Amino acid sequence: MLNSLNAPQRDAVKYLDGPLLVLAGAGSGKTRVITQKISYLIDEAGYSPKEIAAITFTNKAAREMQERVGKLMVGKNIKGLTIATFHSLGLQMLRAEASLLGYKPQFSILDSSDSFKILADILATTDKQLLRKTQSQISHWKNGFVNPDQAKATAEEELTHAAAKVYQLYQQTLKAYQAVDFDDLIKLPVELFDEHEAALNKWQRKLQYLLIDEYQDTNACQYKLVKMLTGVRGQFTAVGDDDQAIYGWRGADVENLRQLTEDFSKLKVIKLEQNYRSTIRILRGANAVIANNPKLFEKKLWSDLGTGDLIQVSACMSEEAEAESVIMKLQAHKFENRTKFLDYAILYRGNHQARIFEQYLRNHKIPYTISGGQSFFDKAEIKDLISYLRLVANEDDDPAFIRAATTPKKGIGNTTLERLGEFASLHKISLFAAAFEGDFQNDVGNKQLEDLLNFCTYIQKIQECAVRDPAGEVLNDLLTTIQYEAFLYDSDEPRAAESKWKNVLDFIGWLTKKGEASTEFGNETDGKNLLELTQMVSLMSMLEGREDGEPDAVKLSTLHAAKGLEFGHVFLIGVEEGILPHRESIDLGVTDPTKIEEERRLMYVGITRAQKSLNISWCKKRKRAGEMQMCEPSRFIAELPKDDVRHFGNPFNKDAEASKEFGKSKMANIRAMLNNN
Ligand SMILES: Nc1ncnc2c1ncn2[C@@H]1O[C@H](COP(=O)(O)OP(=O)(O)OP(=O)(O)O)[C@@H](O)[C@H]1O
Ligand SMILES: [Mg+2]
Repeated sequence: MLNSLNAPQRDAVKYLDGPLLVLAGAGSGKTRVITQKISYLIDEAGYSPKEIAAITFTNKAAREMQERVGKLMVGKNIKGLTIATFHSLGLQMLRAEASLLGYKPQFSILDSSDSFKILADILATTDKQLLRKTQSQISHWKNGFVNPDQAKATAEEELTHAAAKVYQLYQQTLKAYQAVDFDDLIKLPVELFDEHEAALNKWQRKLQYLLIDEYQDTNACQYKLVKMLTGVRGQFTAVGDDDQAIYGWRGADVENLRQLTEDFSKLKVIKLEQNYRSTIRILRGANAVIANNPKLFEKKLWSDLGTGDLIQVSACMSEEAEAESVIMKLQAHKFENRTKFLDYAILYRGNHQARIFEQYLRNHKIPYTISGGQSFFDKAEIKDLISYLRLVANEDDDPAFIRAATTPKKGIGNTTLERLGEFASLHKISLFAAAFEGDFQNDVGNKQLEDLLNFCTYIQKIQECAVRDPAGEVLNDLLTTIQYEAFLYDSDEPRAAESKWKNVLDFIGWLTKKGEASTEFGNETDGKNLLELTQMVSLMSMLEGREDGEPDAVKLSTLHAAKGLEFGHVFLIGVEEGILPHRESIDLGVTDPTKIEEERRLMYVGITRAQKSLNISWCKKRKRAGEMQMCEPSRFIAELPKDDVRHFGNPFNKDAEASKEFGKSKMANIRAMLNNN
């Protein structure tokens, strides 16, 4: 098995004498070391699968690793093996130990839009910019393992101090809701282990060996968790590349790499130097760009996959021209090389850049998948509606209870919910059940109780209707009663509200159509179908975004989401000043050069995704805020080695138009070819 590894990779897999850091550039087989090591630990080193946890950066990476390990260990028992993100590992721990922190095991997890709403309530504002700023400040504190008191104590500016106060209220609200947010999934386990040694010992015994991929992007809180779990034994393997640290803006700190060497005096460092992914030219391009950043660690990277094609850099007249040219090149390349669509990726800095490419891909009937796009079921208005359905189906669903009880507002305030939450967790019952308990009822004001009971009895009423009446009728009645349309128009600009309302109607249309379809099959009443449908919808919303099997489609992805992946042929688009590097980092870069450095690492990540060919493009003109503006090529383009690059539509000489004409005739040829095929 170890034959498929080179010598240092093999050393890394076999090393079990203490903490290990594999520090190496892109495509050098770091992730491969992790998968092979999992199988080595089980097969050769006598670990039981349930004693091992491998931590990846995204759910997708976790799924991919599960697949790879599954293939390596066919026919063997790997039950209990944990391959997860930091967040899902944290969730697992929190579920098991919730009571120690005063939570019930079925606590709810709020997503970013839920916590946005809570903040809007606390701050009593609709100022989105302020809310976003506060949200990211709180997230920053949490990721840095700073609690509200510490935040208050260290805040120097008045604004930060105000945010710290909001942070405190926010935490109290979450606790009252028996809910945690995304950052809590890491922060709370650390707090738990800080306070409860027995729990820590239990998890240390349970997880005997830890493997961590993409270590450069861990934040302070995640690092603390690793340190706690591995304890003095320090049995772990971390792999990472400081040149690919691209989550500084989210609180990740590449200093954690250096910190490892200080915190673990016995840390062994293994470097990998051979790149198995890219051609020599692509690698030279990547190395040349990243050489402009100050070095944290000395690294070398070489490849013997041949010189390969020149890196192509195209200057395009406009976004439309860029999209057209990328798609023409892609089709021609695919035709000539007999490749598949899934061999191609179009990568970009920001999500908004995808839109025009989606249009052109659709026009040309080219299949594509897009990463990180928002799923229909993730939209706030759909989640609102689903929360009612979930509550109707199962009144003990507390997260649904909270969402439905507070959206739209029905006079049920935080204090009431807080009391309800406390009472429910004390008596280990659901929020819904707690509302009907005499002891709780005696404890709240008459008006508050009335509003709460109105809501609960209304839910009971729909529960009855749902068994009796047609699904469509029940839903329409629900929307009217809660005045959802008016709520949308009250809380948003008319255009946004209109499109949200349309989504709601689409959703109901879709649901009731399904409902009718299923009555044809069974003899159930329509009402019963609503409950069935609700379960189906909840399941769908959980499954959405799962990519089962790899369809033959061009991949559209942000650079951030493309981390760790590889593609035969990569188109890096919109490589302009103001996009990559991002405008904000250019502005801040005047005083803080690390901002530009992070953008450069992003460029490095982009280049190193490519195996065989790399096309970089930029636009000379681009519409911004409705106005046409002139653009400059990214400074990173100039950093590419001259000998490895071929420029098209050269911005520095005037025959760009001629090359465009040339492009047109070539396109016509290709179209003819494709049509004949
Ligand atoms: N010893 C090896 N022999 C052949 N192929 C290898 C070897 N090691 C790694 N590879 C292949 O090289 C490619 C890159 O490997 P991998 O994704 O593990 O690199 P990485 O260091 O994790 O990259 P990144 O920094 O982008 O995450 C993969 O296709 C992998 O299968
Ligand atoms: Mg990797």
